[in-house]
Amino acid sequence: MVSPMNGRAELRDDKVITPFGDLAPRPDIRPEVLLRLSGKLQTTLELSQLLEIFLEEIQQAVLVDGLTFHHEPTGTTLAVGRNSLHTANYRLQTQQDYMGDMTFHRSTRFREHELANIEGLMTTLVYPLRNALRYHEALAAAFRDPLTGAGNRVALDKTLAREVELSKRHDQPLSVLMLDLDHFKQVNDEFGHSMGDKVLKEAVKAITGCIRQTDMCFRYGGEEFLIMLSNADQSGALRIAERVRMGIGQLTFAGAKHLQVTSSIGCATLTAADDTEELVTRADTALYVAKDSGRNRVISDLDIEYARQSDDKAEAQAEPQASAEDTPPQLKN
Ligand SMILES: Nc1nc2c(ncn2[C@@H]2O[C@H](COP(=O)(O)OP(=O)(O)OP(=O)(O)O)[C@@H](O)[C@H]2O)c(=O)[nH]1
Repeated sequence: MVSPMNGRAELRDDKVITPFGDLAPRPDIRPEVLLRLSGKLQTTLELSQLLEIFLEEIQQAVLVDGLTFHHEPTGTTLAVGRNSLHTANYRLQTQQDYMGDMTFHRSTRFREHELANIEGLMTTLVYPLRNALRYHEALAAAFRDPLTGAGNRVALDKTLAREVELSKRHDQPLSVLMLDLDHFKQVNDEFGHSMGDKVLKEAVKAITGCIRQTDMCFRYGGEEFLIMLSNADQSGALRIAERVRMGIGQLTFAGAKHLQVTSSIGCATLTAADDTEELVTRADTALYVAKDSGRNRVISDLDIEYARQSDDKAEAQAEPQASAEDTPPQLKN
């Protein structure tokens, strides 16, 4: 069903136009146009491509500057063409599925017969759009950890490699945080495995609440997460890490009043010499140091580097100096 949000018209997915009054304009589109459009829409499962094809085709029948598609359940918003002052909004729905909201834009007001044509053309979009949404969802699920909704290792490998490359090419900073929940085994042991699962889910919510939309959280292992911070240098990354650590520390759980969760975080920032593996290894080493030095803290790879340098310096200073006593006695002849 294609129904305008303003309630002026209704077009059902069985392609029968529900009369909205005898005087209401009917679509004035030749069947071969609908057939061609329908054929073209079946050539792709890519949402953005589908919308591009649709806009291109309807522009031949109605003057439209652009369209925006929004699908709440998957958080998808896509815009094609130009945004303009006047809009016509539609909700796309079959009897089983809600398929999103579509907004058409243009600089002048839409007239009734134009809306009728848009609605007529939209009937061809319903099923290709549903297929594209299902494809989009299946694709997204393949890259997501089913328990927490964080990205999985497959997604991490793909995304991080791309981000490292982009960061180097555009000379922009990139940091990663390796986060591990502290004493998580005890959470399972004392509060049960399903509470453990709940903690993992809430931890991911807390993490995503502390980072930008362009940043990403991946489940690295059981209770270990990698957070990728695009465009964040070392000081920015440390600030975010501290925020994440605090956010997790403030979590409360109904039915487990005394449960308090803390996390240890290792932070590393990409250097010119790094590849993906080196960056992750440095964050992992920093995490190990955070665990080793008491947990519930953030340690950066540079802290480790400074500590190493000052150890070297101290060692060098402690090396025995050659003194008169050290010089072997000279033999007199
Ligand atoms: N509930 C739940 N537990 C998990 C999941 N994945 C891993 N775990 C548990 O996480 C625990 C991790 O324990 P350890 O590796 O000993 O680490 P820890 O207890 O957090 O100790 P530290 O990391 O040293 O602070 C194990 O008991 C795993 O069974 C999961 O998906 N759900």
